Amino acid sequence: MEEAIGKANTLIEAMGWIRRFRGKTVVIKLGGSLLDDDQALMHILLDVIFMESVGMKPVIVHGGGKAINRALADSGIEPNFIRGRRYTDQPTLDIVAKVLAGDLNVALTQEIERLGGRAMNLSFDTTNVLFGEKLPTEDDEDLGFVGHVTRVDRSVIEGLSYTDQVPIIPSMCQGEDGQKYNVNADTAAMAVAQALGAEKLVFLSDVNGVRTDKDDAKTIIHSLSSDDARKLIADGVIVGGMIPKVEACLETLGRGVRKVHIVDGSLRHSLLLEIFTTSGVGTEIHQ
Ligand SMILES: Nc1ncnc2c1ncn2[C@@H]1O[C@H](COP(=O)(O)OP(=O)(O)O)[C@@H](O)[C@H]1O
Ligand SMILES: CC(=O)N[C@@H](CCC(=O)OP(=O)(O)O)C(=O)O
Repeated sequence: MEEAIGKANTLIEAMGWIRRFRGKTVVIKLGGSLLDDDQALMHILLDVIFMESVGMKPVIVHGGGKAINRALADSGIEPNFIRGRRYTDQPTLDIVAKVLAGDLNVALTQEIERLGGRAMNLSFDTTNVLFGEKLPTEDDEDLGFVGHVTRVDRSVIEGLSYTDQVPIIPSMCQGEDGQKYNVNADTAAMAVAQALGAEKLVFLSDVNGVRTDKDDAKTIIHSLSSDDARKLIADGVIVGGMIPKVEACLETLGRGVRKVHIVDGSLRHSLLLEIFTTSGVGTEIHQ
């Protein structure tokens, strides 16, 4: 009986948060090693289904860099990254499209349905919602078919909430001429969050947040101002894959998204804890 009362109390405690976020859009970026961890992924998707069930509007934008690397290796192609972005020639683009817009996009949609939720994959193969162009680069550095998002089809994404479906969007875009481009998944999530005026953008990563010592989880910074985040990049405290993530956070905050979080997706229910508790579990970046 005590246990049942405890559970009821938890539901009542959550009521305030659920009311506050009902009808609000939360964009969730999934990528990195999380997509390789079946257990972690299942719990993240259960959290997403819960969010949808209590009236929030979760939208998933996913990458899949590790799966792309494996598929390239199978074809004998060496991955080549230039300042965090993959050099993408035609054979690489074909593989990226198969892995992101095909395999992973379908697998995520099917897993949500298997877990009892509803989802819709929004890729070139079904309904493309991300439009863009070749990413302009400095120093005449050519990245091949790497693009950035210039337009998001909001109406298709928003329309899915009427049928209780979670939109699943791969990090690729299409030019107005039909050309496909490979897009860094952090920046794709940023573009979607901006276009939808999302209440929150959550980057689920394989670290617990931004740290003052990148190899020590205890040095996590729970709340970080935009100015301090810029300083940490300049001082070399934030490096590697964390740079595009934090830069995407900063750009998003400047354009109407209210809060951005970097959270460890492998921690059970980290997504719900970040949204439904006061202190949260990751790093919150604010203006
Ligand atoms: N200051 C920092 N705090 C936390 N992680 C950092 C920091 N600087 C660099 N990193 C690195 O950034 C990585 C996360 O970026 P990335 O691998 O691109 O994530 P994902 O693939 O999940 O998008 C971490 O695994 C960590 O090694
Ligand atoms: C242009 C570019 O670099 N695109 C990325 C897209 C996938 C991605 O970003 O996936 P993660 O979030 O798992 O790292 C790539 O080809 O790896």
